[in-house]
This record gives sequence, structure tokens and C-alpha cells, in this order.
Amino acid sequence: MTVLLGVPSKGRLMEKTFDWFAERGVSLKRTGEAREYAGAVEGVAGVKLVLLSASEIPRELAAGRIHLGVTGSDLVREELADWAATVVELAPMGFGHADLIVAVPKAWVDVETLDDLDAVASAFRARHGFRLRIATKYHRLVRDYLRAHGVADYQLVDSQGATEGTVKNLTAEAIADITSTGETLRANHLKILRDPPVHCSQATLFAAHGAEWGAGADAMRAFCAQLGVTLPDALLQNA
Ligand SMILES: Nc1ncnc2c1ncn2[C@@H]1O[C@H](COP(=O)(O)OP(=O)(O)OP(=O)(O)O)[C@@H](O)[C@H]1O
Ligand SMILES: O=P(O)(O)OC[C@H]1O[C@H](OP(=O)(O)OP(=O)(O)O)[C@H](O)[C@@H]1O
Repeated sequence: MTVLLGVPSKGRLMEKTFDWFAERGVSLKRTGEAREYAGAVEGVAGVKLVLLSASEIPRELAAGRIHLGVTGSDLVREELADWAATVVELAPMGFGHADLIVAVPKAWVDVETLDDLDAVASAFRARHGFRLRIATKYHRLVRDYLRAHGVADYQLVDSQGATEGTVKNLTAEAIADITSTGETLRANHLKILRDPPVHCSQATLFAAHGAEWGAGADAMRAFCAQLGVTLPDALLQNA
């Protein structure tokens, strides 16, 4: 059986993933025509490359359709209800850093922390008759975070992109999104709350608990040894 390795199919995440494996003697390549999602692995036996959208990799791991996957740690936590029981973090990869944060309009001079946001949210509801809206695509992570910090009087509104624009467009009062340079927040007159971020994300190599390893177990052991990655004992116990 072949070990299936899921990797982001485009952009910076794909290129940096290819670099990370190359530094460890494994060559990952896109093959075929420019827009064809086909790939090849050289330098290790019994491993096949599967090119996927970064946001689909958590689901493919959970379904056991791939054995290994590279994606942002934020996406795994957001997409999988019980992520730690479903996948194992084999290696943080040191790129794709982004913080999932909550931000409010810069003009809200009295709001610097989640406690301030909670106070404003209660007042907002009393004044407007509806709950303060926070735009995000990270529903699970943001809901859990706000619950843990005692913020209750809000509603999440879905935003799958250009989230920082929702405040200006009057479809939300605040946002929760990832940021790396902070430029998009600044350009949209938003400021990050002072509390610790919802999550500090980076690209991570994950393995699926529920995948069938079969004869692929030996290839997996050799692959992890080559990558310098520690293989948790529990992972291959059913192989
Ligand atoms: N500005 C950024 N800086 C650093 N990392 C980022 C940035 N934006 C996104 N990321 C990270 O990249 C990952 C998402 O990558 P990407 O947008 O390519 O995935 P995707 O949603 O699957 O894309 P698509 O659906 O268009 O294929 C997330 O883990 C996220 O944290
Ligand atoms: O802090 P910065 O360096 O400005 O980066 C942050 C931006 O990057 C991401 O957007 P992406 O480019 O993935 O597009 P999206 O808005 O469609 O998600 C994120 O959603 C922010 O909008």
C-alpha cells in the first residue's frame, strides 16, 4: 500500500512545502500541464503526492483518504470537531505563520480588550435590538474562544473572504480573521484586541489516526526517519 501525502496545490504554501521536503532529501513536484493537479515524489519509496486545497486537507485526513497532510494548524482546528482525536501533529514546519485575531474599528477608543468588547456588545444589543455582528469564516474557533472569555452578546456572520471590508460595508461591527503583516487591518481602520490571539497558526505536517496503513506502514516508518520526524507509537498500532 502507498502512503498518500496531501499537500496544498498552489501558492506560497505549496512552494514552501516543497522547499521543506527538499531540505530533507524528498523532492515533491507538480507534473503535467501548468494547471493540471498532478504530482510526483522522488527520493523516497512508497509515497504518493496528492495536490489539494489547503482547506480540504483536514477533511481528507479525517476521512482517512490521505495518510499525511500539510495544512495550516488553524484549518485543522476549525474544520475538525475533535481534531486532536482525529489527527496527530507530526511537525510544525516553520512557515505560513498567521494569527487568528479579533479586531474592532480603530475609532472605538474605549474597546481594547475582550472585556471591553463584552461591555460594548451588551450596550449595543440594548440600543439596536440586535446582537453585535462579528464577521468570520472561523466559526468554531471564534465561538469557543469567545465562550471561554465570557463574551456572549454577539452573533457571528459568515464571511468567506475580504472579511476586513465587512465593517466598512456595514454588514458587521467587528471581525475575526487571520493576519500576518497587519496591513489589511490597518488599511481598513481596524485594531486588534490586546488579549492573546484565538490561535497562532503555522503550516504543519499532520497524520491521520483513522487511515488504513496496511503494507504502507513500513514506507511510513522510512519516510518519517528520512524527514527526521518522530512517529507516535499509537499511530501505526493497527497496521
Ligand atoms: N496572509 C497570510 N499570511 C500567512 N498565512 C496565511 C495568510 N493567509 C492565509 N494564510 C494561511 O494559509 C492557509 C490557507 O491557505 P489558502 O488560502 O491557500 O487555502 P484555501 O482556503 O484552501 O485556498 P483555496 O480555497 O483558494 O484553494 C491557512 O492555514 C492560513 O492560516
Ligand atoms: O495581515 P496581512 O498580511 O494583511 O494578511 C491578512 C489577509 O490575508 C488573508 O487573506 P487572503 O489573502 O487569504 O484572502 P481572503 O480575504 O480572500 O481570505 C486574511 O484573510 C487577511 O485578509
